[in-house]
Parts: sequence; structure tokens; C-alpha cells
Amino acid sequence: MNKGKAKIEEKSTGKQEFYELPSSRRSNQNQMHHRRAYRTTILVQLPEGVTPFTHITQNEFLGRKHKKLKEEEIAICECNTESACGEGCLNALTNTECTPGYCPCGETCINQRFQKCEYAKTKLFRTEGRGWGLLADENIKAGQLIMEYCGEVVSSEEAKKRSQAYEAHELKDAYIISLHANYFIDATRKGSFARFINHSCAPNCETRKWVVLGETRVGIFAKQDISVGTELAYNYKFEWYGGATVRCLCGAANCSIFLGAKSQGFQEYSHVWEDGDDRYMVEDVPLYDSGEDEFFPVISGTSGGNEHSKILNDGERSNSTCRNYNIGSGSTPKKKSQCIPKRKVKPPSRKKVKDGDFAKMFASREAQEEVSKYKAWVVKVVMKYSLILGKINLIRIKNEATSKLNSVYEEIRPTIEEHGLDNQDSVPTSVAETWIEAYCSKYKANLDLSFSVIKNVMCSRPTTDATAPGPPEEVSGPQPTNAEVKPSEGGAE
Ligand SMILES: C[S@@+](CC[C@H](N)C(=O)[O-])C[C@H]1O[C@@H](n2cnc3c(N)ncnc32)[C@H](O)[C@@H]1O
Repeated sequence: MNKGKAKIEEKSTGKQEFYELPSSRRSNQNQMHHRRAYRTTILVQLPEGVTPFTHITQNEFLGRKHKKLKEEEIAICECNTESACGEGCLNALTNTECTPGYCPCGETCINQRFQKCEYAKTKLFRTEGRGWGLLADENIKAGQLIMEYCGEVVSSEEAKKRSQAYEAHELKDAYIISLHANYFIDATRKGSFARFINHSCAPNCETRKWVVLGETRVGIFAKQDISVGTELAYNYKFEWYGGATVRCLCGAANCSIFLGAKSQGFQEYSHVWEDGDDRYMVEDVPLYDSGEDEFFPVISGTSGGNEHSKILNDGERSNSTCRNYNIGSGSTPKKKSQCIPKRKVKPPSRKKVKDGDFAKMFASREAQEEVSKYKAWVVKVVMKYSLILGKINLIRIKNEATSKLNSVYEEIRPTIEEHGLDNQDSVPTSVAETWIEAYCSKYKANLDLSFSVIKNVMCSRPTTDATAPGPPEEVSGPQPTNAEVKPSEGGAE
């Protein structure tokens, strides 16, 4: 068993440092019977600079033990030693691992990857601006399990409590992801090396949930072939329950600007950039008091490509403080080191800056004026854009619901025609249920769309009226005139 001190081999390759991880795959434990296969903590010597954590290779449950499957609960596939639970295995097809001792393929079964820790070889390395990351230390095939995301399994209440406590303790990186229903995996204090996998909006990995011996487990899987030396990343979207809104530095062309943009984070102010009507409110993005961080804001346009590497010094870490100021157009930061403090932790008391004070946070008067002038424009464009996006999405949902209803009708038409429209008693319950479901979906989609149109009209009324005294309520602080706001409206639409 891989116990004791597992040393990480350290290699230095110029700017980026790499650390080889102890690979537990194909170890003796592979042959162990599942009941004894629960591994204990592995002591890992971490490279300097990594915040210490306890390395575990099996989820730990708070307040309960691992489930013990009853015989009648065990899913048994219909494979044979020839197919060895490869393609077509009923268990594998339903993301369920076979249970040793019960699988017809016996030792040849290849559908026990989590249990046997069949992980890919990976390396810890220091990224530029995003802390530590993990890269492939061998060529990885699409669909391959790279590693299990292990940690402490906690309830949503506990996860929320912890997330707030980590924030209060100024922990920079967040490691809580959703497991299922109301349960979360917290890899902050205890976890596997999957905790080091960063987010990307154009990821080469994804999370998948598998049922292993009755418990749901999360694996990081390769979405595509990944060649050795490539950084591993998955999209945090619905999975990650980060703390503060974090500016994404993945550098992808389609970058969604914030980490876990669609996740329902525990902090109320992380509800930004959701796919809805009015969740794109600029005011909801937490802003920090510049006095606490002493930095010069970057006002050089939104980042694309690898812009972060330009504004960060080697080894420096971007933090959410500066990320939120990347708006508008203007000059580059005056001092790199002042813009992004080196590995600086979040200020303990994060103050939301009122709109009126926003422009004052910029160093030069010129920048202040520019920000005041364009702020209302930015708010309006973002709001309009989000409304349009929301509407497009609702139209799509409505169209999908309509075509689903039509196809359900086509399916049940023979039954209805056979028995006559009035003789609904003869329609099987399952058919009736499908019909009702499709019918309700369509009407819900119609209602949602109508509601959004009404909201849209109400939101845009003040700005389309040329005689209106000023921009809508949400724009406070120094106000632009209507004439200043007008051109941007055309641009946005
Ligand atoms: C699950 S941890 C990933 C490992 C982390 N980099 C570390 O050093 O421990 C998530 C944290 O990494 C950072 N992070 C991950 N992906 C990022 C990205 N695309 N842009 C900026 N920060 C990122 C954020 O601070 C986030 O809270």
C-alpha cells in the first residue's frame, strides 16, 4: 500500500517549476478486494509555496461511514471475460463501476477505474497568475479517467459555513465542488491532487459523476487526447462553489470573464453572469476599496488571449481585487507590481464601493473622467446585451418545447386515433404523462418568454424616450447626458 512519505520529485525547467506526483495507479492495492481498498492518508512532501493539505485518495464523509452495499443493491452487468466490461457494459453505460466479486468478468473487468485508482500521470506546476496547476505527464487519451476529485463530503449547510469561514480567513483559492443533491466535496484541508486543476473556458477535461460501490464520486476525465506537458483544466461552471467572484485568467478566446460563471456560489455576490435576464448587473460585481490594496487599476480594455501574462510579474498571482477593474479603455497600469500585489490575500473586510465613489478609485483625473463618462454606457450595454441573450435563450427553449410537443403528439397519435380523442381512458398512463409534461413545458416556455418581453419593455422604456431626464435608476454617480448614452445603444444592438 502506498503509505508513508511519498516524495515528490522536483525538477526545474526555467520559468515554470514541475513536481512529479506519486502515482498510485497500478499499485498493489489494485489487487485488493474492494472492502479493504479504502486507502488512508498519504503523506506527501509538497513543494515550497504550496499551502499544506492532507492528501487523501478516498472521499471522507463528515458524520457517516462509507455505504455498505446490500447484495440486492449491487448492479451486475451481462458482460463476459471476452468483452471485459468494455464497450456495451450496462454498468459502464450508466456510469456505474462493477463490484469486485460480483462482476461476471472477474479479474478481467476494466470497469473499476476509480476503485483501482487508474489515474493518469500528472505533474504539479506553478502557473503564471493562477497559483498551482496540474499538467499531463504522459499522453492521455480522450475519455480516460485522469484522477478522482477527493475531499471531505459535507452537507450544503456545512459547505456554506466553510466557504464563508475560508473567505474570512482570506484563503485565496477555493476548492469546494458540488457532489450531488445537497452534498459537496471540500478539498481545502483534505483532498487529492485534482484540487490543483485550474479552470478554463476552453477546457481539455471535464468532471463526470460515477457511482462506485453505492457512492457517487467525481472524476476528472479527458475530453480529448491530451499530449504530455499540457496543462489540465476543466470548466468550473456548475461544479465549483468559489468564494468571491474571481476574474478568469484562462486566456481562452471564448473566456466567460469570471470563474464558475454559472455556478450558484455560496457568496451572494457571486451571482453574476448567469444566463438570465437581469443577473448581469454590473453593481453586483464586488468591488474593493482601492485604499486597502493600493493598486492602480488596469483600464486597458478587457483581456483576451494571454493578456494576464503581460500584466503579471513572474510568479505573481492575480487576485480578484484587480480583476474587477478591467473595464473601459485607457492607459496601461502605471506600475505592474502595484496593480497586482504579489500573492496578496483578499482584504479581510471587503467593502462594496458605492457607484458614486467608483470613479474616485482611479488614480488620474483623466481616468476618473473617462470612467464616469463610460460607466453608464457600459452598464446599459451589459444590461441590454444580457436581456437580448436571455430572450434568445427563451425563444430557443420555447422552440424546443414546441417541437418536443409536436413529436410527442406524432408518437401518441396512433393510440389517440385508435381509441378516439374522447376516450382518454384507453391511453396508457406513460403516454399521458409524456404528453402532459411536454404540454406543460411548452406553456411554461411561452410564459417565460412573454414575461421576459414585458420585463424588457419595462427596462428599456426610459432610455428609448428621448425626452427622459436621464439614464435609468441603476446608473448613479456622475451621470452622462442622453446624447452621450445614445450612440452606444445603436452599437449594442
Ligand atoms: C481548485 S483551485 C485550483 C488550484 C489553485 N490554482 C491552487 O494554487 O491551489 C481554484 C482556485 O484557483 C484559481 N484559479 C483556477 N483557475 C483559474 C483561472 N482560470 N483564472 C484565475 N484563477 C484561477 C482561483 O484562485 C481559484 O479559487
